[in-house]
Amino acid sequence: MRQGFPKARAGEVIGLLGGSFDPAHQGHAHITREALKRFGLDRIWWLVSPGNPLKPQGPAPLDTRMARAKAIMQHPRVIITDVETRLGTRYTAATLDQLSALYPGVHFVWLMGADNLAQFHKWQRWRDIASTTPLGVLARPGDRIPARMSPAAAVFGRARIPSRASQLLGRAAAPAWCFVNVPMVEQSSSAIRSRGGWV
Ligand SMILES: Nc1ncnc2c1ncn2[C@@H]1O[C@H](COP(=O)(O)OP(=O)(O)OP(=O)(O)O)[C@@H](O)[C@H]1O
Ligand SMILES: O=C(O)c1ccc[n+]([C@@H]2O[C@H](COP(=O)([O-])O)[C@@H](O)[C@H]2O)c1
Repeated sequence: MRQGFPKARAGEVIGLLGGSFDPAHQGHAHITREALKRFGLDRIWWLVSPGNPLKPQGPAPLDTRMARAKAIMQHPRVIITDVETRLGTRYTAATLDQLSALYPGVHFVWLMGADNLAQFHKWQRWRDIASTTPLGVLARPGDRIPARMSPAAAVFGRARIPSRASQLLGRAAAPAWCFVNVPMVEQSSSAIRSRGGWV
């Protein structure tokens, strides 16, 4: 494996939580622990993004965000990584294409908060992403209903796994997605930034 890339064995199920993490907070740590419990995952990688292609303003420097993410999330089954910067990708579809080629036999699951499912139809090649990668969606304050009513939820309605069967998601064949109504933590990076508690 190339230097700086996390290790993974064929057959492992790895959840990918992509994010700006600008900064990382307890909401991220909480959904990570819930996703490990609920979706039949072996590990989770936090993909600290070079920058969300839909956000006009760039985030804080990568090293600063990586250091904060590592301080917030310390768990034996979670890895914090800057692989998207190493791969030169910022669109999720391109990241997933490259990771699938680099890690043959590894099952990747894309994780997101409910706010991202509500916006998912604006992502580049979103139908390809949902057709090739199982999606695990976690409740977020204020976004449960918009997510379940979203264009992506409608287009892939038949591929939905009920939350009582969420453990099947990790090894499900795409398209497959599951929304879990976990206890919620009301934290966001934008609230932290607006309080001036970050770089
Ligand atoms: N409190 C939370 N509950 C559920 N999901 C969350 C929460 N905070 C972040 N997420 C999810 O984590 C992923 C990364 O989020 P991100 O780094 O953008 O943080 P954020 O708090 O949403 O940032 P911002 O407020 O700047 O939009 C996204 O899929 C997002 O939906
Ligand atoms: O690929 C896209 O078009 C796309 C559009 C918006 C967001 N994303 C990804 O979604 C993840 C969450 O982004 P953010 O900024 O809400 O933390 C992060 O990995 C982004 O790269 C991806």
